[in-house]
Amino acid sequence: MQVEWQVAKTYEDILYYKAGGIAKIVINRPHKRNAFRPKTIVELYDAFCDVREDPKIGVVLLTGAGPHTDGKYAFCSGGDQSVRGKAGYLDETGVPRLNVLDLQRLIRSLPKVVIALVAGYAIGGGHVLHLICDLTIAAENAVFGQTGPKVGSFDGGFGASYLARIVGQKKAREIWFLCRQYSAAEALEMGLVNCVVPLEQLETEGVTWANEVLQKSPIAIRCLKAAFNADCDGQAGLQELAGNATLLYYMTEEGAEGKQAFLEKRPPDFQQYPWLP
Ligand SMILES: CC(C)(COP(=O)(O)OP(=O)(O)OC[C@H]1O[C@@H](n2cnc3c(N)ncnc32)[C@H](O)[C@@H]1OP(=O)(O)O)[C@@H](O)C(=O)NCCC(=O)NCCSC(=O)c1cc(O)c2ccccc2c1O
Repeated sequence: MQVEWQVAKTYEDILYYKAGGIAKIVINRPHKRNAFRPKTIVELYDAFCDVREDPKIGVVLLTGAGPHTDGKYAFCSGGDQSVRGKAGYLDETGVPRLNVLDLQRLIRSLPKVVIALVAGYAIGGGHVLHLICDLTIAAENAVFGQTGPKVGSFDGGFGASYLARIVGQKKAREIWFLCRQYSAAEALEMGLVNCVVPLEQLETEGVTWANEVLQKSPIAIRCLKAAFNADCDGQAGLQELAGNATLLYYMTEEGAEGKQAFLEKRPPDFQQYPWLP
């Protein structure tokens, strides 16, 4: 399926396109296996905010640019170790940041479907990024793994606990404690990805899945995403789910009556609305 991607905004470290109801965000640092620096995350955050605000967009494809000149592919290899300082990854002004955590929360709470398209390495913080996405489609050459304990880091948030929800406690501990790399087939076997396709079909498959989602009810999808999140996200998850309930309530005549009565300086008349079983 050929898609006519239109550039949505120009950045330094990422590419951002839209076509129909789909957005495509590409981490574009192939010389670093698409490792992210603070600037990359600021740009990703900005693009995801744009997606959130665009009512025409229902699905985001998140992927990595490639191949690099050596022929290798990467989704993302995590934090750029060359700018890692004493308290995080240094931005252009020298301030240390772990701002990928902000991006993780934004992707998770985005009321739209995010699909990771993984070709090559999804390693370290890059592995956590695909994990956070709602769905993952892997190319046959995809390689998954955590490196934290090998490179002096760890993601004890979603990177550990949500991973365990997906692959189980034993497997999650193996992934973090041994820092091995896993093939696309192994990732499929452990439920870490939704499907595996030949590399040349990766984007087409992503677009097919996106178009299938786009045929569905936006409110049903956003409430389901919030409900899946609420299972793991504590008070923040409840806030997200309850926010959707409020949104739906505002859309009813019953909800609007309260506001209207206030504006008209009269008592509200809720008598016409039933106490349903
Ligand atoms: C990804 C690899 C397994 C690929 O191996 P390969 O042999 O194919 O390639 P090279 O190793 O030769 O890499 C080519 C080229 O890219 C550079 N590069 C690759 N990854 C990175 C990186 N992460 N940072 C900087 N540069 C990178 C590499 O140096 C080469 O450059 P040359 O100039 O020499 O050509 C392998 O590359 C690999 O294992 N990479 C490191 C993966 C890694 O350890 N990532 C960091 C984990 S920690 C993390 O991501 C992290 C980030 C956060 O923001 C957090 C926030 C909060 C909590 C935790 C966090 C966290 O853990």
